[in-house]
Amino acid sequence: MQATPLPPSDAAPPEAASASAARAAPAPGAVSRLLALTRTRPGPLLIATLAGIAAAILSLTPNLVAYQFSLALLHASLDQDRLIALVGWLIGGTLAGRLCFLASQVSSHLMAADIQTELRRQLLSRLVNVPLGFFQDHSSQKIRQVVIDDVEQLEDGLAHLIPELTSHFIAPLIVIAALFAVDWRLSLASLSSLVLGMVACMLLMRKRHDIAQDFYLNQGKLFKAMTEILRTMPAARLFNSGAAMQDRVEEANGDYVGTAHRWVRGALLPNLVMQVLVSSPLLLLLPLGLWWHQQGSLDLATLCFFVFFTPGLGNLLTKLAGFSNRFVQQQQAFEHLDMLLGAPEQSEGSHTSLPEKITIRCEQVSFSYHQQAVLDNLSLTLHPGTTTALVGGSGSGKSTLVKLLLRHWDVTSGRILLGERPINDYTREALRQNITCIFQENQLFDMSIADNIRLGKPAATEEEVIQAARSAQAHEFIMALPQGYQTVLAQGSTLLSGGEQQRLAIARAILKNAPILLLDEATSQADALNEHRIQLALSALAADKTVLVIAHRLSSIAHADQIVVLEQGRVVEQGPHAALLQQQGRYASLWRMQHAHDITPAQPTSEPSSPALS
Ligand SMILES: Nc1ncnc2c1ncn2[C@@H]1O[C@H](COP(=O)(O)OP(=O)(O)OP(=O)(O)O)[C@@H](O)[C@H]1O
Repeated sequence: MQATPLPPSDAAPPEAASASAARAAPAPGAVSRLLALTRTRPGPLLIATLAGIAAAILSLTPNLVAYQFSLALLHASLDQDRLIALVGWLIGGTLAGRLCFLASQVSSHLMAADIQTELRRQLLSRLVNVPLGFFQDHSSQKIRQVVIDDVEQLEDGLAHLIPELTSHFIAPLIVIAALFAVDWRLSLASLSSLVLGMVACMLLMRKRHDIAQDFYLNQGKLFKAMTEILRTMPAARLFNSGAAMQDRVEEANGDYVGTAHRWVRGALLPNLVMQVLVSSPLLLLLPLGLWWHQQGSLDLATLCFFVFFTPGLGNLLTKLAGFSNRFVQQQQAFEHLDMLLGAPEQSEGSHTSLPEKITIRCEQVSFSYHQQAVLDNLSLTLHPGTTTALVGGSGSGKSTLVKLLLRHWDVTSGRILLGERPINDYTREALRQNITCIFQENQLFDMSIADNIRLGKPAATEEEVIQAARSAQAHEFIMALPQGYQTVLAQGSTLLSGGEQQRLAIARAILKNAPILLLDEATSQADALNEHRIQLALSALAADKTVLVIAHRLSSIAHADQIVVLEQGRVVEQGPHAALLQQQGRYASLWRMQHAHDITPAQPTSEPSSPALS
């Protein structure tokens, strides 16, 4: 007989899944949501449930055969034919039960796989339409956990819990009805201990819901601490803080083991009650039955019927007790799915073509990350064929402006115009085709170097790829690799230095040749010699384009057509280098600070003239 459930022994659930365990709603939420998912596939669910009910009833075959056997003994009619018939019933009933169980499982698993596939499709289509900034708020690990682990978690609910819950609920009802049809007094006697046991067990298990949540919460913390120690291992060793990290894991481990022990201890009493009352329904039934038999109001055959069937009924009922904990996990999985499915989608315009030469106008643009204001009433015009440099302290909002131009987010107020139209009027594809952005961080994919560059222009010939790589000063180091342009850049590979990775991204941008060029610290990792050469390549690329450059090193942007100084999301100064120096304001003091140690008087670098790069 199945006892009350103990903590699962499997691996830790997703970090996010467990972290919010404390907020998990009671199981009925999960039941109705699982049922809602199955609504699109009523056929397989019906087959799974009916076959499950049949399997549950047929699981009582041994009880029935034992009853018939005892009757034959009682009436001294156990001849060879009867014995063979009983064995036949036993084998046939058991086989039929297993077949029904298999049919139920096959149907429910096929249904679950279909629903999971559909759900993943929905999640991916949602991910395609959320603003790109969503991926900054939610780590790829967290998103992966939802799309893979949480959807996988629902398999238990769809393929097992829903059909089994129904069959383990309906089958006992049918058996109870049969018992009452035979003798209501014995039925009450059998059921009273079962009902008493179930109620006592439920009362004792009330607090176990909290323990289960604590268990998953601590399991999540342990998982998080382990992930963190693995992620930060190199830095932790460098700063000799490995021991502190280990202490944190030890602490999380202690909490986890503590709750696991608490769970096991808490399960002891309900188990005991279950064993005594639910598993021993004969305690009341037998004395009462024998007494009624002696009184002459009950025949022995009926008593035998109850003696053999009541334990089977207890078996069916106690299986239900094991479901509550699994529904808690289902509820958690749904909460995480809601995080993705409830993410607002970004609207998309219908215009597919941008003008050849694009003026970008930011009109009174304000933007907040959640509640934190980052850009404040910013107005700015970027003309085609010119370079605008954004400078300012860390956190002043430079990268945020670039991200608004890429529609990672939409402005909170004001508007951004590309040509005469608001940026939101264009399709995402049109924006992708017309804007190239090079960030500071690695933007390479798990494919060959040639294919990485070719992302800029999928139809590019081999010569064009090589030419772009030459312009980006990448050809030499590519050729030095054993497989040259066919070298595959595995994810997380340390094959290329930061500067080399940036040069590949620049080669891709050169190949793409889009009319808008956004450079966010694009050459920050290049060495002096390569930076100079790349600047020359980008200068050629920038001709006739609308260019926005973010730079920390002012000497590299001093030749920009206009320099915009941002402070706390506001434009505080704007103009060409010389004019800004003359103003003796914020830019001039930044310039002086950066050139305080120069021997020669501060001068902008002599080349290139455009664009100015970081
Ligand atoms: N995804 C985000 N969610 C919440 N706040 C953010 C997010 N990205 C940036 N911020 C905050 O917005 C402000 C502006 O950030 P932004 O990256 O635009 O500054 P920046 O001028 O480019 O800085 P840096 O020169 O250091 O790169 C900062 O306070 C930053 O913490």
